[in-house]
Amino acid sequence: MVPQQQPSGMPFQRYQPFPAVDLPDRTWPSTTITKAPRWLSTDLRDGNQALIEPMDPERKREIFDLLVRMGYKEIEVGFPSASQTDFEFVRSLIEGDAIPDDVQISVLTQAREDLIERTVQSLVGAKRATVHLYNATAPEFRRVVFGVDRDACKAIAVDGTRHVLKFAEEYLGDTEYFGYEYSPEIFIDTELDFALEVCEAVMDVYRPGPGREIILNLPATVERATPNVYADQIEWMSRNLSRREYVCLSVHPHNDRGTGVASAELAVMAGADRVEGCLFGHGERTGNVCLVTLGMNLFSQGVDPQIDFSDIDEIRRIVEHCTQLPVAPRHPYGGDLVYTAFSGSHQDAIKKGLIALEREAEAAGTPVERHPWKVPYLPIDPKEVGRDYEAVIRVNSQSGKGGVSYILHRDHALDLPRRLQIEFSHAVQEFTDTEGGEFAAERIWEVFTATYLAEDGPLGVMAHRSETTADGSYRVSADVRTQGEIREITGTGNGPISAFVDALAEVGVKVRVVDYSEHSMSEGGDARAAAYVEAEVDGGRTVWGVGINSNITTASLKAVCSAVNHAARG
Ligand SMILES: CC(=O)SCCNC(=O)CCNC(=O)[C@H](O)C(C)(C)COP(=O)(O)OP(=O)(O)OC[C@H]1O[C@@H](n2cnc3c(N)ncnc32)[C@H](O)[C@@H]1OP(=O)(O)O
Ligand SMILES: CC(C)C(=O)C(=O)O
Repeated sequence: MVPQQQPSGMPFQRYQPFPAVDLPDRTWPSTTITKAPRWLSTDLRDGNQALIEPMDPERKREIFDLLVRMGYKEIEVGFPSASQTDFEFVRSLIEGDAIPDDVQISVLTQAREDLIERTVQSLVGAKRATVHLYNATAPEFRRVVFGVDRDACKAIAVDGTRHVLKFAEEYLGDTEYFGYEYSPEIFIDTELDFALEVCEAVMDVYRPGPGREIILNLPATVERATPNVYADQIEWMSRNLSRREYVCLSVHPHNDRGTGVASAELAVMAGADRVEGCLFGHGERTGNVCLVTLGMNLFSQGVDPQIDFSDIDEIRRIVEHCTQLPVAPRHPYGGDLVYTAFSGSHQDAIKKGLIALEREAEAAGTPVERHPWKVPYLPIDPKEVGRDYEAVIRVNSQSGKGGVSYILHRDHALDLPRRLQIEFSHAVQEFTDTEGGEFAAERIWEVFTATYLAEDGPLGVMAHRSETTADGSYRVSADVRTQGEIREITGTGNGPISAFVDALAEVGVKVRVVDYSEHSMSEGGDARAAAYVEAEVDGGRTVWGVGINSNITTASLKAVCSAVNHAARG
């Protein structure tokens, strides 16, 4: 019988399920995202207001410049009425001519006249700027925080909009493009009909029309529902808003349930035109939605995110430096470990996938970095974000032959035969089991060298000469080092290996070759070759030997000696 789960004893009864939206003819589930939404980075505002240590002006500037370099065109740069530091930062961007002509900065304010005036004043001289006004509209906030009814709540938004327009006219005559954004904060908890009523009232004041867009931003201020509920809410708003063609419908998901990314994606499917978030999901509590994940998710579906993530480690370095918060090692696309496979079967599949990709690209005549990406376990080519395969396959006690042989192939151009891969991975496993932790590529090579390539075993080949005899067979004479002395031995066979094996009988070494393979390790005049010999030595169990040399015959004879030495070591 299946074991029965038991009641947790936790007071789950204190919480209520989030109500579903009555939208039986919803269309978002069958839509596909085919282009990037407009992005707004709120790293310098929502991200910053959630930091243990808010950014100083230098760090803010570093983030601003990073966002511009990456391609963000809408950047919320602060809450100027909150502090002199925030105000001065906005001034420094404008006065320091730091804002490219095609970047729209925006600033957030509460719907309070004095704060709005101060906010608008911070923008004097900006070529393009957006004022973003918010007030909470959800029932709990109306009741507890503001102590207002619906009409009074709507009036806060309407009056705030009027004040924005008044102060914009007063202070921003030189601004070439003035934008306005309104957020019914806690939209997710606001009754849909009321959210619509407030947005319509705000639009009645702002009067959007041709060349006069309004951004209506519908935040999941605290994520409380499954992403499909948010998508229904967005589709409902998108369908019911008047003047929709002049509305930029924006979403602002947070990640309290860990589904911020899904919420944003479903909201875009449901009609959102714009997404607000932060790099690596910084922001209040569990963070704003992560712009890196959203952008790279699009990329991985063949959609241009219109943001450059090609140096993800540099982006991460700057964000970590400025926020003083680490990016988790498994954070999508940017974490340290996300392009790394430790487990054996994953490594095996990745290795085969990479080899197949190279083969298919060659056959198609396309450079491998342009060939359609299809590699098991890796949703994108790590190289697209500046990562290398070096990090992809790493070895620990969970690893198998695939990972180990991949590293030998990658670092040393060795293509081990399958049974040698198995033999060697057991050798590595002994070390990983006893040493624990990760087994670095250098350690793998050390163990490989000690097992197969060390020249200090009981048998070594110093020189050899070979000739073909009159009957077509092969004769090899070799100077071998055995039991501390150099002996010349001679043998015949149908090739250099069998002749050498025959010769070894002279010094009492009995070898039966079971398998043999070889390959060149590089191209050109100084090319080296690797030879692999599987052999039974003195009637014992079969073991592998490896030889590497610029001369393929030398490599083969060394491989035989390697097998003998390997067997002697046991
Ligand atoms: C979800 C979000 O991220 S929203 C952005 C949140 N970010 C911030 O608040 C950071 C910046 N804010 C601040 O530094 C401060 O709030 C300041 C400086 C702007 C204002 O400070 P204070 O004047 O001391 O007000 P305080 O912060 O306590 O705000 C609460 C008051 O504003 C009112 N208020 C809060 N939000 C809003 C709003 N959006 N519109 C109008 N009034 C509001 C509250 O009802 C309360 O009024 P009361 O004092 O009459 O009860
Ligand atoms: C001001 C709004 C957009 C906000 O930050 C939120 O609701 O999370």
